Amino acid sequence: MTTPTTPVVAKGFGSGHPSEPVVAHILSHSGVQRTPSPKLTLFQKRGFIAPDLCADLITLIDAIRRPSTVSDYNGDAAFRTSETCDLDPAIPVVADLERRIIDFIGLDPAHGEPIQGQRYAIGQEFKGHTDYFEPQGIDFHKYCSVAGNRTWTVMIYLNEPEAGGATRFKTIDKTIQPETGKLLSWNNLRPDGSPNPSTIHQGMKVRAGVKYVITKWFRERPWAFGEA
Ligand SMILES: O=C(O)CCC(=O)C(=O)O
Ligand SMILES: [Fe+2]
Repeated sequence: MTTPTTPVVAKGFGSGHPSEPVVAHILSHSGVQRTPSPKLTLFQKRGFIAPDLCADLITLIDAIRRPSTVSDYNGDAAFRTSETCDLDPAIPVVADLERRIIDFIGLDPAHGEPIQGQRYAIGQEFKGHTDYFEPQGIDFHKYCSVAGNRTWTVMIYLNEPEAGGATRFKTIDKTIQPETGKLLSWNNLRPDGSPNPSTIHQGMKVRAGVKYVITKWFRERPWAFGEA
């Protein structure tokens, strides 16, 4: 007997821009908290995924992690010291996660990059950055010529390091603590569709333990596999 799978159903909000229907859809879920700020559209949902799914994802990340990279290299080799990996959507737990994220955010799955896993050991961090690519940056064409820039970010903490590892949005003075299964999501664009510099954020240094997260980014246009 085969296990029935729930198909991924697009809610029809495309790339996530304009954002009003996306915001309304996200707020229709129970337990969603919106950070009050005129500068940035940021949501959190605690317990978005169960601890056993988090544990399965950690096992996958540990099996295939590699050093992280950055775009528009700024000469700071310590800018992003974590490890990263692409999670294969053919793996059932990844497919399950994918479906939950799409249900949550309502964007067209065709606009999504493959889900990535990130792992930070003690002392590792990701300094202040934006998830969108700088339109004036040297790497813009390389990363954005086909699918366009990033629109929305979804990030989920898979565990709680013993110390450190918070995510900080300095422009709104907001620091979010890792919590197993907690989702963060924000719009990287302003209402006019231009990149929003107030989305600058950092993954702070892990001081004790290890930190695991997954990230999923959506694009202005459909994602072509192998682009980045
Ligand atoms: O690990 C974090 O808290 C932030 C991760 C992040 O910003 C990213 O991967 O783009
Ligand atoms: Fe980021």
